[in-house]
Amino acid sequence: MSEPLIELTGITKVLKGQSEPRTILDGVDLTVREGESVAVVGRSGSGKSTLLSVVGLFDRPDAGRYLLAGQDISRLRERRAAKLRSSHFGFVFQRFFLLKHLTAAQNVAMALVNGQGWPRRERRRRVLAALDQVGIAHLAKNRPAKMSGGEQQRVAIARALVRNPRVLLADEPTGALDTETGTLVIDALLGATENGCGLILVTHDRDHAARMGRILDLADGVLTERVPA
Ligand SMILES: Nc1ncnc2c1ncn2[C@@H]1O[C@H](COP(=O)(O)OP(=O)(O)OP(=O)(O)O)[C@@H](O)[C@H]1O
Repeated sequence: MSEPLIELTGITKVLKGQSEPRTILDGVDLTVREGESVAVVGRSGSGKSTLLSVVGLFDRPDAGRYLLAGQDISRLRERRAAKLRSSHFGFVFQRFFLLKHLTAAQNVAMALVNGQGWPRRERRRRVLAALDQVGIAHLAKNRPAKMSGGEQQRVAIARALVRNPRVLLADEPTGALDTETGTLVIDALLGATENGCGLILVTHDRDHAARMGRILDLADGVLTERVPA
């Protein structure tokens, strides 16, 4: 069996605002292996984005154990978390967050700016390979305004893939797209798993969830695996 990339055990997250503390994640267990795709579904406000934030090291759990590629990272300083975030994770959101004045290739190259130290030619090769992987290498020189929503989201996926992440975290990546375009975006995300990348997809779309290897339901802070029909 392939190696576990993410192993969460008993992850708990409590929101302490002005009112009563609220438990958003209540002892969540989750394992995602290399090349595995997992859908997380649940009603609005059930904590799906919070779970992705914890997995992607934007947020810390209040309790529980987190192993990343076998390494215990339950307690981390922010500097180390930031390093692991950029070396291990790719993020895709509902909004594409592309820079309007840059071409598709330049937007993807932005993800390589921070200290990778590769020669220009190598950066170019990687950017084009990432665009090719999501089927839009021919749009490398186009600016976002000239692209459809689905094409723009695929640029965002290429930007997430260009650093060869171990895990892709996608939060409602098809939320702003029609069904047909959304399908192409899911194709692109699933394509990444063929190279061993793990994928966690938060979605409200049943058809997209059904294409993942497993479906997990988040309700009242508890994550349960849906048994295939
Ligand atoms: N920083 C915060 N401060 C206060 N409440 C928050 C904060 N972040 C999240 N919440 C609350 O925690 C709960 C879980 O939010 P989260 O965004 O994780 O849910 P979700 O399942 O992703 O929802 P949606 O499907 O609508 O995106 C919600 O009730 C939300 O209002």
